[in-house]
Amino acid sequence: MKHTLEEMISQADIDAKLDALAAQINKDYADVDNLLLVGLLKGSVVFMSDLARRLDFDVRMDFMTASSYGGGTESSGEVKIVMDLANNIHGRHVLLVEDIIDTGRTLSKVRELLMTRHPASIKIVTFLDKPSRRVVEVPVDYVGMEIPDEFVVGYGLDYAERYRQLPYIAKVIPA
Ligand SMILES: O=P(O)(O)OC[C@H]1O[C@H](OP(=O)(O)OP(=O)(O)O)[C@H](O)[C@@H]1O
Ligand code: HPA
Ligand SMILES: [Mg+2]
Repeated sequence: MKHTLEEMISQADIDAKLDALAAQINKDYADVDNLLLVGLLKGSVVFMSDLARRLDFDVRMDFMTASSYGGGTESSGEVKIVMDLANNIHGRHVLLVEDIIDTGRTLSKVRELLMTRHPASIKIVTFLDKPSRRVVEVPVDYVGMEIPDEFVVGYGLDYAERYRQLPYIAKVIPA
């Protein structure tokens, strides 16, 4: 699809949101040992690395791949676990890290799966949330920003694997 990009969230706004999110997480996990950050590949990598560097305690990291979007802007509705965690999460405090929650299908599926492994706790942080698109409810603990129903790219988010490297968030405008 021919398209153009229009900046929606600047780098400065992203930084301010990161600071606020990290401050809250630092406070909430001050007494927790051994927090495990679980990032969903590939979209969460940029956000997770920025967030982790703002945390003032030691964390571990692991990653999972769950895919439903393929190359387009519409979720297929079927969420596949393409790559599982390397670590056993039994008894661990888990913070699931996402770039965006749209229909909620991805996180709902991943959360359900991880719950069967009996973590000590499981919470969710997402940088972006599109609440108007929700199909499946998911309990979200930390949200950077709510956005309207626009397909966005940058800061880890892709359109057909492009634009993940942009340091700002832009909306995709069909030409
Ligand atoms: O709430 P949902 O409707 O499930 O959509 C959100 C998910 O979709 C995107 O992942 P995608 O499957 O495109 O993989 P990617 O992270 O590699 O881009 C995004 O990174 C979230 O994981
Ligand atoms: O707006 C979006 N942009 C990129 N990937 C996505 N996955 C769900 N929603 C989006
Ligand atoms: Mg994607």
